[in-house]
Amino acid sequence: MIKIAVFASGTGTNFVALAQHIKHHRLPIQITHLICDQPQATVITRAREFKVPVWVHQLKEFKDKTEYEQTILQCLQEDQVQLIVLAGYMRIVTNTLLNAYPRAILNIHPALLPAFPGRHGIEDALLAGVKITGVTIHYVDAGVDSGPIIAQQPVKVLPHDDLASLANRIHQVEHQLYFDSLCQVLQDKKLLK
Ligand SMILES: Nc1nc2c(c(=O)[nH]1)N[C@@H](CN(C=O)c1ccc(C(=O)N[C@@H](CCC(=O)O)C(=O)O)cc1)CN2
Ligand SMILES: NCC(=O)N[C@@H]1O[C@H](COP(=O)([O-])[O-])[C@@H](O)[C@H]1O
Repeated sequence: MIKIAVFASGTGTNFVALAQHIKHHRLPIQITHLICDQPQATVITRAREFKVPVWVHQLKEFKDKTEYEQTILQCLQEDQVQLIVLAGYMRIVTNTLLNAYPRAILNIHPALLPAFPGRHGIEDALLAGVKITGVTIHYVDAGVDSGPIIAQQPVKVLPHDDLASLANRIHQVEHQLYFDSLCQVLQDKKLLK
């Protein structure tokens, strides 16, 4: 069984899509924990619906981010987690986790990196007036949205688009691309046939 942990801070549609795909395809992948830094996030409810154990703690409960990530790391190591999947996790991952999981932390970003990095990729693309934006899956490194790109898929920006309509089309792409990219990474690592 391949063990992964999903980190999320918000709604959780990418968590749900990954959990549904794994279940539907009957893949030997276990989401051992949902790691969340926001006690009110709806992703927590989504995880409980899939019977995925939830670790939810705010950064301010810890002395600093190092202690916060050391506590998370202990949980992941007890679960023998092999891969970390960030799915709308709004914290910068530091060397505590990066060093423990070299080239084994994935992130999804709602823009075609290196364009529009940061927390507001969709809004920034809309405001910039680009005709094409998209989705990026990348390895996480010490920079922000600067890690090696694994996959990208373009999404057209339509003349009548507002934030909601563009975000909806981007999310639809995300929900398939992340699963396909996860499978590709696990195959490249010879963890999945
Ligand atoms: N080391 C990395 N960590 C994370 C990355 C990354 O590429 N490298 N990607 C992010 C996701 N993300 C955009 O894709 C992103 C999330 C959050 C922020 C940010 O600035 N957040 C807060 C709080 C920062 C903190 O306390 O850690 C802020 O506004 O200051 C920027 C980009 C996930 N992590
Ligand atoms: N900078 C990272 C970033 O903006 N990530 C984005 O957060 C959303 C999470 O949605 P979800 O909670 O419904 O999966 C997704 O659109 C993801 O691309």
